[in-house]
Amino acid sequence: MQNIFEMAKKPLEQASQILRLDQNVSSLLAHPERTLEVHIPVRMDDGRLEIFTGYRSQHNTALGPAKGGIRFHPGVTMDEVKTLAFWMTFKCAVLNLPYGGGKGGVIVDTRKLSRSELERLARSYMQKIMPVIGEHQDIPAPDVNTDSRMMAWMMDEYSKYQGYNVPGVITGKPKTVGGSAGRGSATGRGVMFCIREAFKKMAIPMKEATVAVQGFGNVGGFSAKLLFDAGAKIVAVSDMYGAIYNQQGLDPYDIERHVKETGSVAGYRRAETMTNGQLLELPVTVLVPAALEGQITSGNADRIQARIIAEGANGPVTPDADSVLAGREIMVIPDILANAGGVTVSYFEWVQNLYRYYWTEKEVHARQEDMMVDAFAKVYEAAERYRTSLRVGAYIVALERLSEAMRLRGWL
Ligand SMILES: NC(=O)C1=CN([C@@H]2O[C@H](COP(=O)(O)OP(=O)(O)OC[C@H]3O[C@@H](n4cnc5c(N)ncnc54)[C@H](O)[C@@H]3O)[C@@H](O)[C@H]2O)C=CC1
Ligand SMILES: O=C(O)CCC(=O)C(=O)O
Repeated sequence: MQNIFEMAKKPLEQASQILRLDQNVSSLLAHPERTLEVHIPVRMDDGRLEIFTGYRSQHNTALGPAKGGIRFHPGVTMDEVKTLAFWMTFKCAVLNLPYGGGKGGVIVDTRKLSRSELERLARSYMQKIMPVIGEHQDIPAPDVNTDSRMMAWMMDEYSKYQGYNVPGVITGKPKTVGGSAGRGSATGRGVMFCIREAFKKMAIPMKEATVAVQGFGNVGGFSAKLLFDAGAKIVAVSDMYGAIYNQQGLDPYDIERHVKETGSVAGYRRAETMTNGQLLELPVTVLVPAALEGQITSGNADRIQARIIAEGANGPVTPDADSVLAGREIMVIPDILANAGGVTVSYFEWVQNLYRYYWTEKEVHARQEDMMVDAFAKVYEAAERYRTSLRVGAYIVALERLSEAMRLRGWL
């Protein structure tokens, strides 16, 4: 199988060719500026010392400080973190945010750690990456298996070393310690806005739409709830333990209660059971893959029956699958647009932290909606103008900004 970072560069190459950009642009963007590997000693509850491995990658900072989440997962690799940082560069540029791309990760199965072991790991990871982090240098945020509580620990650890409170060093914090209203639901809300805009283009009424969501964490859970609130019928959801399906429709709020009690969507009584693979192939209006990379590949792309795929996750559709889906006229709303709501509200959080002046939830939602509707329109227009996919359209929008910034700064 092709290396994930090599695969991720494909739309960059396609967009560069369409724009006839100087080869130096894609050469510069083909490598991260910096990738740090750290080894993190953590004292476990039984007295043992365990050494965890982690990374922080800063892909490109032409438009501003690096920005991107931190993932805690057993499958984390340096290549994965570099790829996730690469996607952040383009995502921030599509939304016209004053940021570059960054991402972090730690190889760990968080289910095997106690609460205090997890806290010690989060704090020690922050200590190790501290030399390259800062509110004007690189600003982390949550990603898979990291949450607002862990952002608070890491902000506290960083602030302790500076000797004063630095809320703007990390986003996705709880509100009491400088988090923004609306950050928790922001990524799912952005997924919903993009689907709504796509429906307008395709004349699909929200009330007639059926939706399947893979992954019921932060992104999948809020995507399902907000699409349900907007009137769509959620027919299937899943998590790492399995998928549930009901043709008559599911109530994601009731499923959330079940997940809080049992730890999984599996076993929910008002639904049939299916596999994650079957969920991806359901005949629905919209499929929202909101778990991990590489879910829709050349192995199953010809069996996908959704009219639209909205990439809640980063990289759920491989480039090979993209070609198959394009041939079958299935619209793919690319990750760097569809899931950009999270970093957009992270940007709002950072601005509020720097000013120490906080906005209402209503203001956050309205500003997020404006920025995402505008980004969707620009990407759609670029895709139409160059007769290409929304993914390549999004890379075109991003590359126009990135190449201009790199040229003006004298990097090219
Ligand atoms: N949290 C955020 O604000 C953002 C997250 N993303 C991306 O969205 C995706 C999900 O992230 P979060 O929701 O934050 O993570 P999370 O940790 O809150 O939830 C992940 C969900 O995916 C499920 N899952 C894991 N492996 C699975 C598998 N093999 N099959 C089916 N389900 C599986 C988990 O059980 C869980 O329900 C990731 O690709 C992440 O990079 C993108 C933008 C922002
Ligand atoms: O909120 C952020 O800063 C970054 C979120 C993130 O990691 C992502 O968009 O993939």
